[in-house]
Amino acid sequence: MSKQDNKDNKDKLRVYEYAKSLNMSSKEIITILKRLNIPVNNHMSVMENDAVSKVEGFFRDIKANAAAKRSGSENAPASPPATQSAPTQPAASTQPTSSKQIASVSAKPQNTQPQGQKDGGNTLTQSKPTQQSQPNRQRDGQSSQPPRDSRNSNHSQSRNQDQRNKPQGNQGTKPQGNSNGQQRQGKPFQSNGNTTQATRPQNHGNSVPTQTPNKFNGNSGKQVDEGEEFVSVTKSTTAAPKKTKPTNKRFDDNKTSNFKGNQGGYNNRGGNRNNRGRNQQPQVQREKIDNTPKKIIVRGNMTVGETAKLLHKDASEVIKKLIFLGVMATINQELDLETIQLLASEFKVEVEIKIPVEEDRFETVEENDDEADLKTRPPVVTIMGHVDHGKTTLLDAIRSTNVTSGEAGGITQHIGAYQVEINSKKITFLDTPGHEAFTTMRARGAEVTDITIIVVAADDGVMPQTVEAINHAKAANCPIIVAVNKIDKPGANADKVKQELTEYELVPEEWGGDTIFVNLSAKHRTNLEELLEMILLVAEVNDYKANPDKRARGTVIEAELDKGRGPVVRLLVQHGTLKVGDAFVAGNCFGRVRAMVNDKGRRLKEAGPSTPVEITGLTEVPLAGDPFMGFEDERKARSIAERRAITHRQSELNANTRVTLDDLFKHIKDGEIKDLNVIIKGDVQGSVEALKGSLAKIEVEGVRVKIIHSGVGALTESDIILAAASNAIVIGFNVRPDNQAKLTAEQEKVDVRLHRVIYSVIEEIEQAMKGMLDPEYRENVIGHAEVRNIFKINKMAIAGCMVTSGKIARAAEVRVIREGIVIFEGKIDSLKRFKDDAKEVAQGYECGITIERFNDIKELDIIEAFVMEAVERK
Ligand SMILES: Nc1nc2c(ncn2[C@@H]2O[C@H](COP(=O)(O)OP(=O)(O)OP(=O)(O)O)[C@@H](O)[C@H]2O)c(=O)[nH]1
Repeated sequence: MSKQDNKDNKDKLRVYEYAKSLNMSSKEIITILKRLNIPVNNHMSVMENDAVSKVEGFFRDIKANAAAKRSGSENAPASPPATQSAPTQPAASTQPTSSKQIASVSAKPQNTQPQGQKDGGNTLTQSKPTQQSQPNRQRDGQSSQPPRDSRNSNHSQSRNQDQRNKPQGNQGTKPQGNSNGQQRQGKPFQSNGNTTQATRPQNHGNSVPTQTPNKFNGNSGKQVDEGEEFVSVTKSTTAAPKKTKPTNKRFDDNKTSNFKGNQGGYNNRGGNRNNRGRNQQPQVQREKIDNTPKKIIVRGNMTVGETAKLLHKDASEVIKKLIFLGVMATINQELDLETIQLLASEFKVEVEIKIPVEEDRFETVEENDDEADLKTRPPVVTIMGHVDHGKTTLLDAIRSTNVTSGEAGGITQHIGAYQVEINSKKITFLDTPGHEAFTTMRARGAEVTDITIIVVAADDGVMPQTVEAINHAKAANCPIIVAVNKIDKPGANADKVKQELTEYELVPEEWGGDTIFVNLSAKHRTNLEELLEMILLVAEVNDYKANPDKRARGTVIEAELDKGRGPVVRLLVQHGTLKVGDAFVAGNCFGRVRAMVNDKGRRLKEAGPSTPVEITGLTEVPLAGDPFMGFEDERKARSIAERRAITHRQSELNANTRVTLDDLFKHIKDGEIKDLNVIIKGDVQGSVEALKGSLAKIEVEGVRVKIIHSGVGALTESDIILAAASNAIVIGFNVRPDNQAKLTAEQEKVDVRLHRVIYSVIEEIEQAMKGMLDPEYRENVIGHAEVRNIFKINKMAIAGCMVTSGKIARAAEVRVIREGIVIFEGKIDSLKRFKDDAKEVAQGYECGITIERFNDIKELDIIEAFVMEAVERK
């Protein structure tokens, strides 16, 4: 996997790279992807070609909308320039720009002009006649222009204009002298769009606006004037003082000779003669105008009006922006967070989202960190594999690697996880081997592991739990490294292991695959370093990162009540930094970190991402897999923990949220399900394969059956936990769940379907997917009896049984289960208590049972009694 994967990863386009190529933030791209319903986790998510083209399509739509809008509402010439202005080169890099441009165009027609002029004319040196400020200016310009205009008019236009436009000194003022003046006049007040569109491209090209040159004769001073004009209309922020001069110049240059003598910056003063004191004041005003905030704090959805207020914009301006973003909204319409973010980014305003309500369910809060705040963190590794293949030995060997080379006095303690260091890089190992623990955590919503090591003994090969482990890792989307262990043993055959694993899509690199295999001996500590290096390689490729500079978040790995110290929690910090003294909530418990030690028993003051620590200071004992989060103070932590406990109790009372075949159709209809996850257990491999094949062929629009695990043998607790973690349905074909599995299935509300005929499995699932499941009758298991003795009377086998659960009823149907496999299903022939016939025998009593047409009963067989009951369909 290493090289290949490395290469593949390099070839892959990640969100942040894409965003960078577009000069946008990852957040913006993520927002857009989410709007387009393209699944995305974070900035590291890979963008498939399809996603890229959809995003590009999105930009195109925006552009099209913008063009349509413009051509609909304003002058025709507008749109073409806008489109031109959006460079048409590599789609990825140019489109967003164009979209931004387009979006901003609408809002800041005048703005663009001054920029263009600035560029061309070099006169306006102010750095940011920013887009945001423009609309304000424009607006303000309308209302407050008059003073300025009149001021201008004083010097330059005075007579000419006044004659023409007397009543509206402001409008008249600027344009008058110039033949193009009318055009200009019109624009600021009536058809902003036109101006913008026309001028936009020029700004970007850094060249002199094409429309305007005639007016101003390519003279830099004139351009500035032009800019001035717009600036004055829009009340540009920073450049006011500089602008005023050129304005005068322009008028001087172009028009009358009256004031020529006043050129060179004296014009303003000249103006004062007629309008004393006024020309200074407007300048001051201008400087104040752009009050667009740099950052806003958003605490939830807001209406357009509220958002506009927060952004210091007019609602109309915001609505206009929204239209260009493809959102038609009224002032009272509520905007969701994504739209608010998108909108704010259009105004170049940063958004910080703070949603206090969510704190109760803090594990669901997605924190989007800035790329710049993320730091590389150690990978978290879990070791899984078949019984006795050497998981514990490998964990111990790795741990002691570190102890011998490691820190002073460090004897590793068992705290659920430990860290080793190789090549100055750390790796965190979860200490509990086996996939059950791994999946139990997942079932509780904890995604802790980054990489899984599947240990396979080279002398034993792939065994059932190896396959389970692989499927558990795959279900969690964890990269897999295969450790072929015990290569020191005489019968070791690493190639055979590789060969066997190809069946499970784990193909070694040397055979053209992308899975890393390391041959090692945990016992003799051979090749351990290579394994660690491979882990680091996978970590490097996947670039695991977290933000250490925020409050801690993590997962409880283990917790127990220590007689001396009270509740002790071992947890893995996953984000932020946990410090001694921090208040926190873990599951439904709360506390304050009293003492914190690492896996070497060393006291720590703080622990960053991927660090396993043991802490004391809780009031109760949380559960493994519980989420953990630091809070400002203990009082808050306590109230959150209490509310969580209440919610937890309520949700336990509430109906099952897992998928069942009964409500599958509803989930499909609601668009919640696209893959129906299924786990199949069967009595023989042949029937499992046959079932898999048939299920794969089921075609129901929009949904497909995804078999996440299959195997031969009884249904175990591990199967149920995997189902719970993956929201899967379990199908037992001629097999039964063992007792623990049954209990867990009830607890976790996993839908377990037991069948004996392939056809009926297929039919049931297909009907469920189509919403046509006929649930009129449902099997209800009423009890179990264990066969303790066999008596033969006239060749007839009588099973001497103990009823171990429920009851056995004479009228019930029964099935005989041997080692988890159903070997017969039929009816009870006779049921006796001692010598008497019995109607039913309850739990804890002995009885004799004979079964119709079945004589092969054996000691330790289980007889399961069931009745078919009518069930009302939900
Ligand atoms: N020869 C040899 N024996 C090994 C090696 N690794 C482990 N063993 C032995 O294999 C046996 C099982 O090892 P464990 O580490 O307990 O295996 P496990 O997978 O943790 O087993 P469970 O905890 O029961 O699932 C022990 O007797 C180990 O000494 C190895 O590399 N070479």
